Amino acid sequence: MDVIASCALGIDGNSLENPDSEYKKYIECIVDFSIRKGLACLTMNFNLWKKLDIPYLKPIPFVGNLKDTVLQKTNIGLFLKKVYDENQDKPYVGIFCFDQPCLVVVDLELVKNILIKDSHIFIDRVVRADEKVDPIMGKSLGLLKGRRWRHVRTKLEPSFSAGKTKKMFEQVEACATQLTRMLEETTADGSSVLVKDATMRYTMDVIASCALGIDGNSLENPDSEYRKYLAGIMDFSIRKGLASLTMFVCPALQSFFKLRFVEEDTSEFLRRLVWTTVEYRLTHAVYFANVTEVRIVSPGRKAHADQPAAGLAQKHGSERNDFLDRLIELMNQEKMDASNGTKTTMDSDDYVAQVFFFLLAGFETSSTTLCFSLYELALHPDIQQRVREEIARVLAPHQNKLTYDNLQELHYLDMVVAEAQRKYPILPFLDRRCERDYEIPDPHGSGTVILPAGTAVYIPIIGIQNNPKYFPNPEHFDPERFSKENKRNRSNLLHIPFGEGPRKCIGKRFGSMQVKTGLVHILSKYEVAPCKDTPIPLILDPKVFTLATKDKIPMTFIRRT
Ligand code: HEM
Repeated sequence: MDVIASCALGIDGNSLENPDSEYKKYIECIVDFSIRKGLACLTMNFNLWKKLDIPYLKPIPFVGNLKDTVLQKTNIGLFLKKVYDENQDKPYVGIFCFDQPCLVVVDLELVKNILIKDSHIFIDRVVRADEKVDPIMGKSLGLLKGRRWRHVRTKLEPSFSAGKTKKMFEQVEACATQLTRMLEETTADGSSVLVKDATMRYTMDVIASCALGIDGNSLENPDSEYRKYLAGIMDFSIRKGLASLTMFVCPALQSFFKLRFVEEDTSEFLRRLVWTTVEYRLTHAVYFANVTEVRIVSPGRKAHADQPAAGLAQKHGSERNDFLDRLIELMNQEKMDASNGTKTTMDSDDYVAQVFFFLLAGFETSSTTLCFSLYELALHPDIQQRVREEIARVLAPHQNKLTYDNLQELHYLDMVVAEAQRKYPILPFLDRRCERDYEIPDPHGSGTVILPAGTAVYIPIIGIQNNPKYFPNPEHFDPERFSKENKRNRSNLLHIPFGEGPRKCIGKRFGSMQVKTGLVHILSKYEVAPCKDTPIPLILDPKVFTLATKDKIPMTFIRRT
């Protein structure tokens, strides 16, 4: 105490000589964490909604309103749906995620303002990972903030254009062919298929091929190293469940408890995977007509010498056109900017982080969408048959060959996938943080209130898409809801499984392509049906922040002749 008094304040604290000094009394009082003081600290923000006269759920210390979510009795998406369902008479409702005040939006006009009209004020997500604790997650596009996000998004956007997506179709189709080959082997002795497992292996291989140009080999070899690490990312232990919950609702706790979403061995594996592939491409240099040199420094590895590539590129003259090509272009451009004196922001982990996020966002979302679609088709054989007839009709003039262009003509299939995504939005809520004070309509309709800068807002997609006011009998699976006419007669914001506004899913086109390609291949060869072990209804996993089932969903696949 005396050292601090002397060095911080230049005073003689005098506590050694006089145990009753005034200084000692006050310092002891500050550090005396009585239960009362601890509670006051944890509940400090609990009066915000009351002060603003905004309706709110009564919180309890430490967890706020997240008791059931922290105890992993429900997941955050289903909790937000409950709040949304129970507050239909209000435009929004305040909740507390731990001690943080957050707003759950109910009114559709406000949803539109947040996601589109005033998106410049709500450009950041709440979700955040401490870059020191979890660099690969923290630096990924999905979690980047402000200017850093805009910089990376602008550079990566062209990789997801219709033209670039079309160029990747062949790779996706090759994986779909491999998927049906794997199904053939599994079902040869009459065994049922674990659908969640099969669709995951398919989308993992697609994304390995299209993000990194490698053969993930998880369809043929379920024990491949690639599959082990990637499956591990979405394998939710209790600790991982807590890491993802705090990442979404209270990032400060994640830093404090050093909770990581991507474990260190997985981070190392990803670094090795990315840099070995980049190195291979540069030393073989078949791909980059416009890349002249790249210097890569991966943590834990020695720096590679700058490698001239242009000459060889001319020699071979081909491009692979996958996401890694775009990242290498970005690296090169950053390097040129740096040599021109422009400040650059990306380090080696920034590139690994983007690949990681494509893998994460690309395989889990698409495999689960494919899995839920197959599940509903199995329960609705009439709808399944109609999809199959459409596939046969559209493919017939093309020697039964699926192409990127005729995939776009499968309108009924599109309606089926849209309905599966309505009922089961894989990311059940959107999160945004307001950058500055923001005026919203008063909850009682009499004026406006100011939402303080930094407040988190949640848009419960799953609540909106399962609201009987917008989709009567929401539990019922009915693709007709997505007929042209029905779509014309309602707001686009009632169906947002890929999000909306400038921060919407960058991989929407690619994700839809891989889901539909998988479905066409499966349904052309198999009739899918529930078996005795198929869970009806599905039980959702409370530990996972996405919408995922606890079971692997066994189903029967009957080979069509
Ligand atoms: C059926 C498949 C998919 C679904 C349902 C889906 C859904 C979503 C949703 C809901 C968001 C948040 C949007 C928002 O906040 O408004 C998102 C963001 C994102 N998705 Fe997807 N996604 C899918 C496939 C993919 C694929 C295949 C990729 C990449 C290869 C991808 C990459 C991303 C990225 C990078 C973001 C963050 C964008 C940003 O913050 O700028 N997604 N996705």
